[in-house]
Amino acid sequence: MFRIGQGFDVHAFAEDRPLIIGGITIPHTKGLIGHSDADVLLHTVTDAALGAIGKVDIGTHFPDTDEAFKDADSAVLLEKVWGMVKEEGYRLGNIDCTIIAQRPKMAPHIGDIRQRVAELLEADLSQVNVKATTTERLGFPGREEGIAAMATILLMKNE
Ligand SMILES: Nc1ccn([C@@H]2O[C@H](COP(=O)(O)O)[C@@H](O)[C@H]2O)c(=O)n1
Ligand SMILES: C[C@@]1(CO)OP(=O)(O)OP(=O)(O)OC[C@H]1O
Repeated sequence: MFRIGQGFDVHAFAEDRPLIIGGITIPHTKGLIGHSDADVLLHTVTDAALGAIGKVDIGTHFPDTDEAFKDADSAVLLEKVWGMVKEEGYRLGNIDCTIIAQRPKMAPHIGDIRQRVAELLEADLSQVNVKATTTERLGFPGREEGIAAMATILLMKNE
């Protein structure tokens, strides 16, 4: 049995914030703002996993009106959702992620991010792909107002 899910998220840049993407803190002049640590990639992965098991989205499970999730570590939120995935009997088939950012250059960090996503999804590195693209200076990522991320996930279970 297979289930497919997709995720998409955007967070705006703000001064004096760390830039955390895929659980990795990336040196940059500014970071992303959110109710949580604003890890745009882990939110996207979380939404993709929730979509695949038909459980709506991250904001439904972890509302941004709840003080409990203020400055939350997005890795912890993903771990909770991955527990739900496993309760349904699924494991990762594969996931493909795209980070949409004009800057910073993600290439030096892609290996670490991929490793962290694989750990969180209890999967082999070969099941996880992470890539980055600019928007050729067009739109909000191009103006460096924020970063977007997208992911497609395939879950599997033996039946
Ligand atoms: N923030 C980014 C964006 C892109 N890359 C890498 O550069 C390649 C070319 O990007 P284009 O948007 O011009 O197609 C892309 O394939 C990535 O390897 C990056 O490291 N960080
Ligand atoms: C993660 C949560 C909860 O802290 O907050 P944000 O960091 O604002 O992230 P978002 O992707 O807007 O939605 C999910 C939220 O409920």
